[in-house]
Amino acid sequence: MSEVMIHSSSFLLPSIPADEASAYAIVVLNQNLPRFTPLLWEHAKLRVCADGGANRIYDELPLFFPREDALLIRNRYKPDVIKGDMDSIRLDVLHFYQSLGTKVIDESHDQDTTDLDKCILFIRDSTLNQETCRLQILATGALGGRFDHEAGNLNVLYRYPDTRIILLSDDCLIQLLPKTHRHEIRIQPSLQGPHCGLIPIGAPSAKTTTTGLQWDLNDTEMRFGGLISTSNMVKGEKITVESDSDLLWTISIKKQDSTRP
Ligand SMILES: Nc1ncnc2c1ncn2[C@@H]1O[C@H](COP(=O)(O)OP(=O)(O)OP(=O)(O)O)[C@@H](O)[C@H]1O
Ligand SMILES: Cc1ncc(C[n+]2csc(CCO)c2C)c(N)n1
Repeated sequence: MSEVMIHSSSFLLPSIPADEASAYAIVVLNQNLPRFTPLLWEHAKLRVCADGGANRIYDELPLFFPREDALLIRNRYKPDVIKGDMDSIRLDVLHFYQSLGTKVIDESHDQDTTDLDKCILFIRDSTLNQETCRLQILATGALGGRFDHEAGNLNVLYRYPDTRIILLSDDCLIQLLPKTHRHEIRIQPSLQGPHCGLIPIGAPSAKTTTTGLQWDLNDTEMRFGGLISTSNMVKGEKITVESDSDLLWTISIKKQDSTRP
C-alpha cells in the first residue's frame, strides 16, 4: 500500500500556517501577475523571477498599491534571484534590481531548457531547500498565455515529479499527482473550486479511483482519445485520488473569498 501525500493550498489563505510543510518558494513568470501575487510574495521563503518575470514585478506590482509610491513598492518587493536566458528582461529592470543586490544568473548559453526549468533547478539546489523541509514551488502566470509556454510549464511538472510544483494563474492551479503515492487533497472551499479536473496528460491510466468528486472514478480508465475527467466538481473539503499513472490535478480559484460579504 503506497504512502499518502497530503496537499493543501494553504498559501491562498491570508495568514498561512507557519509549519514547515507549507514553506514555499515563488517563481514569477513573464505573464500578467495573478491578483494574489503580493500575498504569495510576502510569505515566500525565496523569491525568484524567471527572466522577463522581473519586468512584471517591476511594472505591475506597484499597480496593486495605487496610493503608494511606485519606487517604495519596487524596493519592498525585491527578487532574491533573477535567472534565465535574459532575452526578455529589460536593461533598466536588470540594472534596478542589480543595484538592490538581487542575484542575477545569466544562462543564455542554455537554449534547450526553459527559464522556469532553470529557476526550479536553482530552488532545488538552494540551501533553503533542506532535506528535512522541502520547499514547495509556486509558479505564477504559468497558464493562460502562449500554448507552447504552457506546455513547457506542464512539462516541468513531469521533469521534477519529486518536487512539489504548483502552476498558478488567476483562474486555477495545476499540480502533478505522482503515481507513487495515494493523494489526499484538502480544499479551501471559500477560495477554491468547485470546478476541477484529473488529466492523464503524460500517459494513459488503466485504473484511477477517487472519492469526494461529483463524478468519481472507480478503477476507471482515462486516456486522451477516450475519457478524461474535465468539468468535474468537488463535493466537500477532502478528495482522494489513487492511480497507476501520474495525473494532473487542476482546481479553479475563486475570484472572491466566498466567506466575505
Ligand atoms: N505567454 C506565456 N504563457 C505561459 N507561460 C509563459 C508565457 N510567457 C512566458 N512564460 C513563462 O515565463 C518564463 C519566462 O518568460 P520569458 O518571456 O522571459 O521567456 P523566453 O524564453 O524569453 O520566451 P520566448 O523567447 O519563447 O518568447 C518562460 O520560461 C515561461 O515559463
Ligand atoms: C527541439 C527544440 N525545440 C525548441 C528549442 C528552443 N528552446 C527550447 S527551451 C529554449 C529557451 C527559452 O528560454 C529554447 C530557445 C530547442 N532548444 N530544441
